[in-house]
This record gives sequence, C-alpha cells and structure tokens, in this order.
Amino acid sequence: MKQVIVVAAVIQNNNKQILCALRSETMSLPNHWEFPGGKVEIGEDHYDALQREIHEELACTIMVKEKITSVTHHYDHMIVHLHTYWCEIIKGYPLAKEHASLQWVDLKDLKSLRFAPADLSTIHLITKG
Ligand SMILES: Nc1nc2c([nH]c(=O)n2[C@H]2C[C@H](O)[C@@H](COP(=O)(O)OP(=O)(O)OP(=O)(O)O)O2)c(=O)[nH]1
Repeated sequence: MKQVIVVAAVIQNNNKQILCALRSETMSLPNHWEFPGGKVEIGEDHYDALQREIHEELACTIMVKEKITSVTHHYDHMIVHLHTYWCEIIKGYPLAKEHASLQWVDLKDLKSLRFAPADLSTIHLITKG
C-alpha cells in the first residue's frame, strides 16, 4: 500500500483560535477539515516541507516550533505518517490558495468539525487541559 509522510501546521491566533482548512471536493478526503500542510518530498526535512507547503497553500511564512505528535493512520487507499507541529505566522496573512476555505476555530469547537481521521489525536492533545 502507498505510504506518505505528511507534515501539518497547528497555528493559533491571538484569540487562541486554531487555523483550520477545508479540503475541496476534488482532493482526497473531500470536504474534511485538516491542518494546512502536505507531503514531505524527497530530500526535505519536516521544517523545509512545512514551510514550503504553507507558502503554497496559505501564501505566508511560518516559524515551525514544537512537535505536537506523530501518528500513523491507515486509510483505505494509503497509509499516512502524520507529524503535527505548533507553528507561528511570521509574515503575511493566510489565504486559501488551494483549500475550499479557511477558518479560525475556538479550541472547544474543533471536535465538532469533520476532521481527517488522522488528525484526531492532535485535536485531542491540543484541546485537553
Ligand atoms: N495537509 C494535511 N494532510 C492531511 C492531514 N490529515 C490527513 O489525514 N492528511 C492526509 C490528506 C492527504 O491524503 C495527505 C496530505 O497530502 P497533500 O495535502 O499533499 O494532499 P494532496 O491533496 O496534494 O494529495 P492527494 O492525497 O490528493 O494525492 O495526508 C492534515 O491535517 N493536513
């Protein structure tokens, strides 16, 4: 089965809301929310990949901070190794270049969005406590 390494950015604003991105109808996992990011390419480390993906998807520059978690999730069509990181926007304001939409979401409301299944452990970790 196809396996991919994916990095994703958890970005918080001054109101403690988290930036969530809606996958479009034409993407895999259509109409699911996710944390912006994407596949790590050959020769990239997680930091390079995350900065590149955020440039492409949100047209802004981030600083990658602490890792939140790493999980392996088995979808029907592939295995995703997902690594999530706290990130901070250091230049620009996020724009939906590839997603159907972006939304700043209160921590308490994250669980009510239909997220990609691989993201649930990250959501659990950032909403507890
Ligand atoms: N970016 C991102 N991808 C995620 C998350 N959770 C999760 O299961 N994924 C999956 C969805 C995709 O299959 C893959 C990320 O690849 P990608 O963002 O480059 O996806 P893509 O639409 O370009 O690729 P494809 O799967 O449609 O070929 O990981 C997440 O929080 N963020």
